Amino acid sequence: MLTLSDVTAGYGGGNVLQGVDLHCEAGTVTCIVGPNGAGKSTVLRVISGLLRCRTGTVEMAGTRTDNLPPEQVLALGVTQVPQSQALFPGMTVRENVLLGGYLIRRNRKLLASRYDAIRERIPIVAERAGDPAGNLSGGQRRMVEIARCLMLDPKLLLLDEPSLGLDPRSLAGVAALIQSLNQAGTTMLLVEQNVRLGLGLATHGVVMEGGKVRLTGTAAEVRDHPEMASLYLGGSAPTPAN
Ligand SMILES: Nc1ncnc2c1ncn2[C@@H]1O[C@H](COP(=O)(O)OP(=O)(O)OP(=O)(O)O)[C@@H](O)[C@H]1O
Repeated sequence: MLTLSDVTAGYGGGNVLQGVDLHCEAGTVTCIVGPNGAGKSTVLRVISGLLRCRTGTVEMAGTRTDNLPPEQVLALGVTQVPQSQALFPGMTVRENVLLGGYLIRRNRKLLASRYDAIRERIPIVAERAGDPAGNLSGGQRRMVEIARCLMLDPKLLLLDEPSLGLDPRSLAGVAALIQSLNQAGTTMLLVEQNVRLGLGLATHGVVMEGGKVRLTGTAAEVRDHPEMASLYLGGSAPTPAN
């Protein structure tokens, strides 16, 4: 579904990504882990078209996307849940979710049926529809951010650090939502600092370091790889999620 081939990209003089190859099959959840500054978020920016790659290619379901502006990448079905707080706090939950359907705003029937399906799937959207998003807890906000991205029925959902700033209970809710979306067929690529959580949720893992991919495999292969301890975790291998 998604293939990055030999991608280099950066922000100023130097390259942050230095020849990244990455592949995600339809129906999988791929988690990118790696130390701070490894280039994980930069990979997501390149895929969503927010940052142009300098060399290499990005292909989504057979279409080259590396030369497309972000709105065209979005129209091809790639949506991103950003790392930082992305909701408009003064707008209601319903309004925030509906904003995600901006590209289909003229098709009112489709907009309504997508919104109804999301309300069924993510109860907080129904329960707090009329409340300002600013009144929600961190975990509830993350759910609504994901809900908003679902309005375009994405082929590929990108999530940048879905666990960031969440307490354990909220984390469990967001993790369950990610798993249920995958069971329903959504392909996902996520970046996670929380290695245990990320690889626990994922079917496949990618370890990045210094702008390069160091390891790839199934999530279990990556988690149990002997290099993981020395490469990333300061000497102790991650244990399976509880
Ligand atoms: N907008 C930007 N302008 C300039 N440099 C940037 C920008 N965003 C990121 N960088 C730099 O690019 C490098 C990789 O950043 P990136 O955010 O991709 O890393 P990361 O692996 O996601 O780590 P983190 O978890 O810390 O975000 C870092 O050295 C960072 O300082």
